[in-house]
Amino acid sequence: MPDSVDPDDLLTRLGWDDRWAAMLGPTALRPARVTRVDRGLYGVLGAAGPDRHGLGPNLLEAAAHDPLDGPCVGDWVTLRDWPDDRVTIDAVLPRRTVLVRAQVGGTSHEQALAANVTTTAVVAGLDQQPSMTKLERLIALAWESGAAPVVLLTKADLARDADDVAADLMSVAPGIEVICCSVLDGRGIERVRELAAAGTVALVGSSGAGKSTLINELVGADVLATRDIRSDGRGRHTSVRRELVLLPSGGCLVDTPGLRGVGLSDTGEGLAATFADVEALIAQCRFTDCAHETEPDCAVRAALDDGRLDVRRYESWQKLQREVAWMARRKDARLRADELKRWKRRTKDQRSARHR
Ligand SMILES: Nc1nc2c(ncn2[C@@H]2O[C@H](COP(=O)(O)OP(=O)(O)OP(=O)(O)O)[C@@H](O)[C@H]2O)c(=O)[nH]1
Ligand SMILES: [Zn+2]
Repeated sequence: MPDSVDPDDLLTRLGWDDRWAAMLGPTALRPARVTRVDRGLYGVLGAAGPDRHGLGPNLLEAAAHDPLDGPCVGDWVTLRDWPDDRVTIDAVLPRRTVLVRAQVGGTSHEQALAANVTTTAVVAGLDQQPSMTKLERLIALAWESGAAPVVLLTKADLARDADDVAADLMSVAPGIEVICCSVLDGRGIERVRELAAAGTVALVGSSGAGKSTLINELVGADVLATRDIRSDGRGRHTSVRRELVLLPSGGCLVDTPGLRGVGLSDTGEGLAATFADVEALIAQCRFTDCAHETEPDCAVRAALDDGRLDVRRYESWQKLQREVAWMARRKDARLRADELKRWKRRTKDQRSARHR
């Protein structure tokens, strides 16, 4: 760290506040924020500057049991200094918000993409017609995180009708701020800067949406310069992708991997928030188990018929709804399998105890 940087000030700039301090309480452990996750090693930034550490024994065990319990980018963690000068990550402070994606394919385990995010920005490029259905899925993911969602329409300089697209989006994404931005003509950039200054903004969106370009624009030279200070020279010239970066103008930005297939969680909460209009209609159907097909007094069919509800939007809701239901069933199956494994292990232990 350059001499000019006050360590406490650095923690504050990273988002450390009285609530975090109260949660930590009096302790010899040092707080730091996770900036990067790299195969068992975690980049952290704390009062002592940037460093990389592994997990302590307790956390290692917890993370092996459930990956969600291991640190992710944006987490506040505590660092333990051992007598032999080793430093390990001791614990993850309870997350205020967390952006989770269900693993697509394979197991039904979930993956934490970013924690303690204040705003989740769903990013799509205006170099092509944005897919509303894809955006709805990402907005649902954003709602689930607990952080306020916004939509960032990048490359606005390439679309003559940028404001029309934004207006369309606002009509299907009730209550969500839509920001048109461009690194070429500069529009919208200040608004993103403002959102970041209020905490931590996570960018989610598919590959090529313009996330790294936007980050580079906002990061400027200052932060890149602080990355060069490491005595061993590592971290120099590495890209800032998939990392939490401090903005010179205040606050943090988190890049997430290009999300091609994002699974929603099985709670359906994000979905309900994204499709509040559909949910409101469903509540008006005469039957609580209405399938919205041929039932009498179906509010959904009525709205589809008179155009109050867009067919595409309804179909998008149906598709995501089925997916969430499937996730829930799959998770149930996994929990049952886990339970069975534990039970078998227990009976085996009991049996070998009896034979001793
Ligand atoms: N015209 C224009 N092009 C842009 C703008 N922002 C980004 N681009 C271009 O869009 C392309 C993709 O941008 P990236 O920033 O690499 O996209 P990304 O979302 O980080 O993609 P991944 O790294 O694959 O996740 C690049 O060729 C950028 O130059 C913009 O505001 N205007
Ligand atoms: Zn109905």
